[in-house]
Amino acid sequence: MESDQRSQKGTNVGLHDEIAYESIDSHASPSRLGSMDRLGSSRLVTVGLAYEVCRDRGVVTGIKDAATVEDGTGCPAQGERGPSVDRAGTKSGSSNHLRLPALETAFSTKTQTKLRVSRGKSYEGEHFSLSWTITLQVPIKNPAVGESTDKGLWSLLRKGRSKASSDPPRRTKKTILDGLVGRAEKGQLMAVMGSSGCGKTSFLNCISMRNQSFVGNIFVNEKEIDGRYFSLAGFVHQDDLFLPTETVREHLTFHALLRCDPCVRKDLRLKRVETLIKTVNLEHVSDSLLGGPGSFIRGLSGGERRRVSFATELLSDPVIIFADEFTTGLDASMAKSVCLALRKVAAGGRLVIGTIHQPSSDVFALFTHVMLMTQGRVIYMGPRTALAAYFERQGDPSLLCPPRHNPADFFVTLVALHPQDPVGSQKRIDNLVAIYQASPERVAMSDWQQDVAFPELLLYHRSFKMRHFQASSYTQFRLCFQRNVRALFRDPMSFGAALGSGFITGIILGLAYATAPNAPATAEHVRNTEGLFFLANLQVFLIILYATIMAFSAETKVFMRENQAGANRVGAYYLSKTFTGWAVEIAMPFVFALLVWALAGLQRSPEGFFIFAGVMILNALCFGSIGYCLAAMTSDPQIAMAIAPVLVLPNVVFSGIMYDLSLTYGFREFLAYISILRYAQAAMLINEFPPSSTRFTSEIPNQEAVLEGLNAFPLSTNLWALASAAVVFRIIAYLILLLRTTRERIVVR
Ligand SMILES: Nc1ncnc2c1ncn2[C@@H]1O[C@H](COP(=O)(O)OP(=O)(O)OP(=O)(O)O)[C@@H](O)[C@H]1O
Repeated sequence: MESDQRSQKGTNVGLHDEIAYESIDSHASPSRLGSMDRLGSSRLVTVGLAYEVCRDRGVVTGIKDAATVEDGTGCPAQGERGPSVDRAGTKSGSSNHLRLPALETAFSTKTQTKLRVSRGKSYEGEHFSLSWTITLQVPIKNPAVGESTDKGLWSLLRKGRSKASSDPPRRTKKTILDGLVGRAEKGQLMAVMGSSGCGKTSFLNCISMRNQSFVGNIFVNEKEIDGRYFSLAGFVHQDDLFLPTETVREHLTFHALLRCDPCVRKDLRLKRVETLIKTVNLEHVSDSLLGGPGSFIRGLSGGERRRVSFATELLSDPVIIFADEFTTGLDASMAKSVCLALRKVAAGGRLVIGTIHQPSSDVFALFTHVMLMTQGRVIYMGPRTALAAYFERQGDPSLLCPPRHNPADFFVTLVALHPQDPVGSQKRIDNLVAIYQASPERVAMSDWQQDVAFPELLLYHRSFKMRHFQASSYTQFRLCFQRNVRALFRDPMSFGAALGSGFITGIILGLAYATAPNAPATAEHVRNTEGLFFLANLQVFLIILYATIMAFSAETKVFMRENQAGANRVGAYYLSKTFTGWAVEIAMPFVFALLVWALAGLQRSPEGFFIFAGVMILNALCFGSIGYCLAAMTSDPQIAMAIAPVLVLPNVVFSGIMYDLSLTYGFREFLAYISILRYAQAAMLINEFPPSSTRFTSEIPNQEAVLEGLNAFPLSTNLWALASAAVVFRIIAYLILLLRTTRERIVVR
């Protein structure tokens, strides 16, 4: 009994705290763990390892396997990477976890061992709080200067004068969040409410450290946070971005294998996926494709997609969950079911903070706490049940929510600025803000500040690394590759459409230029062959360019989100994408080349065919790479498609068919050198009419006559040029993606 009480007694341990357990019973070997269950035990979730420390009369006696520790939801508890246990008593680095075999050794020694446990998370029975002070200002154009109607010379003269005079600066600062101070604890489901534009999303971005440009700080258990904060927190975005070709189970498994702590065994991660599917009520769609907007797959409903988003974040077992507009786009019953799931999650020992537009009264009743905002300031923060009483206390009848009225609607409307009465409503807002600032609720919110270790850090400029990649690059590559292969078979737009298009256009082009094989090289035949090659190259180039843009653009957004969440690195993802992309970039031009070669009566020799098909494939690889560049740059297929003609045109003009390349000089010569179609065209003609060909006639006596106006290089040079362009553009696309992930690491809205 006594030991049971000891086991339930929580200890207040912060993010950085280390507990030094000394005097470990040196005889407590893992073989005796069974009997230790009867002794008092307290749960510890350490950095990278979850295990129980068993105590007998306050003395640590042993450690139990991570695999047996459950966090109360039937799932194994998991921790973040970071400093861990060290036999010598010193803190070890993130890559140096002391794993169970090492612990066993430590416990089997006869000498006394000093054990330090650095804790990444607090759990059941333990105290956990999140506190913040946030002021956010963003630079904007000074309205006084921006609204100037000065035009032309006068404007220029004024600009020149303003440098030397005391004119207002052209840029000023707009306060988005004005000195927000607050505190939330585990077990709470907090709704951040307020009218549109009051700063809800900005607040969530700051408190989750996705926007690090605010002045102030975030504290966990009154200690300033560090980079490990990102492992404690999950962020559910307003829009649900998934690969449409994955099933719910496949998607969650993918994230479980990439984002969970590597110390947690694979079977436990898979078990966690199954538990979460049940927790968020997705059993009935667990094997359905996710689909989504813009995809031909209908997929899941909006509410189900929301719940998949929550489950994805819950996989890594975060202590805090931030959810932006988590009921937007859902009907009342869906919104309620999502909130019920969140309430369950919060009750399981987590803190959930979510922004929400006017919720229904049913949904509102599910929140434990409310933060009411307006114009970047707080009007009320505290328990939901005390909200009405708080306004009642002010003694103003206009602040009382009428009976049978949705309180969420009432209070959000109360604190909004009304365009029909801007002065009156602004006065009421200012008054309510002042009342809250002086209220005991506000004072209680800032009590914790006295305990803060480094108050001077309120102006601290932080720069945390957001991503923590848990899985190795190889695992990331393997899982991405498997996912891409599944997408190839399930998404006819990426593979089937390109292949089908190549098949049909190959037949059309082949029949249009059909002649007897190995026809004599008359002027007419050579002209037709030039036209055929030009159109064949153009056709392959357009099919592959557009197929790549369509397939890769949409996926880039999903990848960026996954990269931010720490699922996969740019290199692993991009390499897997390149490998699977080859299926289209090789199969399509090969089928196309085979049909054209067979129907159009080109040179009948195995070597002739393979070089012809090889050039087609290299051409496809080049334009596939260019497609990757455009998609990586924009992430929007429409913008990428709009930019594509800029690349198409010079290639077409300087292919050697539209313009005599022997006459180019200067800038035109440069464009001719970088025209990919030019090299493909020359390579095909050289292959079709080799110097030793017996097909030359008096009109076209030799290869030089065929290549006239092309300013052609030898065959091998053309092939090398094509291969090099494919590699260079592929590397450029990689660098663009790398740059974007680095720049978008910190989201500033
Ligand atoms: N980077 C920025 N530059 C300029 N203004 C900004 C920036 N970020 C936010 N704002 C402004 O700050 C205000 C609050 O924006 P925010 O998106 O946080 O509001 P919100 O309450 O989430 O609105 P909604 O409910 O409509 O999504 C808005 O007026 C917005 O235009």
